[in-house]
Amino acid sequence: MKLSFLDPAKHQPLIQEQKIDPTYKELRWKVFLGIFIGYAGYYLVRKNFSLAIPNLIEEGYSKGDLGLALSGVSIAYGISKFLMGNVSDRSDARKFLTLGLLLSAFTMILMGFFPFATSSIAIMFSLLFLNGWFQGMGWPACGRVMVHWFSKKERGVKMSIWNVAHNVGGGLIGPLAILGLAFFNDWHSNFYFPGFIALAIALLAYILIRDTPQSCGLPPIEVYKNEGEVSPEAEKELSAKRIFLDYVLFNKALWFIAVANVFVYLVRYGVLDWAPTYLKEVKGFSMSESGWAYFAYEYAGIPGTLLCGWLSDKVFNGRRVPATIVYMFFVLIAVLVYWKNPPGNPMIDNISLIVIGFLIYGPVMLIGVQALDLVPKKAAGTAAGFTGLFGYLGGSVFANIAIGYIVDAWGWDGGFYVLVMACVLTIFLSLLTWKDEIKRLSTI
Ligand SMILES: O=P(O)(O)OC[C@H](O)CO
Repeated sequence: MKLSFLDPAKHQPLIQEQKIDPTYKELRWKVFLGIFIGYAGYYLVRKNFSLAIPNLIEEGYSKGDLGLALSGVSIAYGISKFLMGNVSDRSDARKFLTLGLLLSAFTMILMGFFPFATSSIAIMFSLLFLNGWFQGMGWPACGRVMVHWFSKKERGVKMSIWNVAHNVGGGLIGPLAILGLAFFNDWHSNFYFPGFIALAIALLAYILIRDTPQSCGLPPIEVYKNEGEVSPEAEKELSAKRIFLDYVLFNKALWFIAVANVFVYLVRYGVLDWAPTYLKEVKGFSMSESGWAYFAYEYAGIPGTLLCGWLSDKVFNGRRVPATIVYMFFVLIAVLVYWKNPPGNPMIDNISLIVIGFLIYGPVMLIGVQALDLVPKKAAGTAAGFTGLFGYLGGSVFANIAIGYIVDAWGWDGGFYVLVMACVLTIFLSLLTWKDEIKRLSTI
């Protein structure tokens, strides 16, 4: 699939030598801000359905049915992050990111304004599936901007800062729901209010983002950062088939991290999505206490991710695997504490949840970075999408559906055995890419 109006921006003749540095500096700030605000905007219209669930329950829907509708987002997002990631590799990131956000925002506005949109589970599933599909246009476009404007050696730190955009966007949904209700006195504002804000963000992202340095008359990032010459071949846009066959399908390390991503996402969503139920049923938390624990989990991810990116770039010299392993080891310890802590010690439950939130987003981010590192720039979106496909279709859907059945059958111990195994398997699969990473970095 290829849409010509989305074609990568054309390369321009080099600007004057003395203007290169100031222009690069200014544009790097702008494009970074553009993808940060843009991706936070994507999360505003990805996660907001959950907040409308209590009102939909009052309209007569069951939790199970609404959970099914909600899974439409994860299923479509996983497939789309991969397929649209491939389209994104052959598209202008500025237009691609904006278009996806506009379409996603319009879907949410439609869900808020037209009663038929919430009149049955099938319609909600279809619209949320569509929304998940448009959502898949966000990450790959950000990845394309990242690999073209920031060099490999600075990517750990830059990606970790960018990565907190999704915590910022995800965390803002709650306050926006409160504000929307105050402004409009209508629970449907959970759909259209973030939708309107996302429209404004899409415009801002379009103003700030530029596809590649070469489309602004600048040299490639590797030349600007003195990280080696770039052959004209490396700057050619690739066909979908070449990207997939030459760089993805037979890329062993990429397969290892994609499968590792199943287990990382299983922990990310397995802990997050089930925290309110587990804390209420086993530890006796009230709904508002669980809500605060949930909020803390999400926001603890921000410093944890930043530290992880810094560790990877500065302490491990650009290596991703050691940082992932260290973080997952401590996630494992925190999961054990969260599991084994007897009821009646809420402080320990809260601390262990905060520690898991602090730690889990580091590996989530680093697997994305590793995917970008493992392929040429022109295949970045497809590679990241490939890991996302496994993370969402494997980890997230399993966390939503299978953990529920496992807990029903074997109690919470069964669910925790799954989470512990997921931590161990992430460490094991990461270890399988240890040598490959050392070899690859020695060639830079
Ligand atoms: O789960 P995703 O696809 O929204 O990605 C979240 C983080 O940005 C991964 O690095």
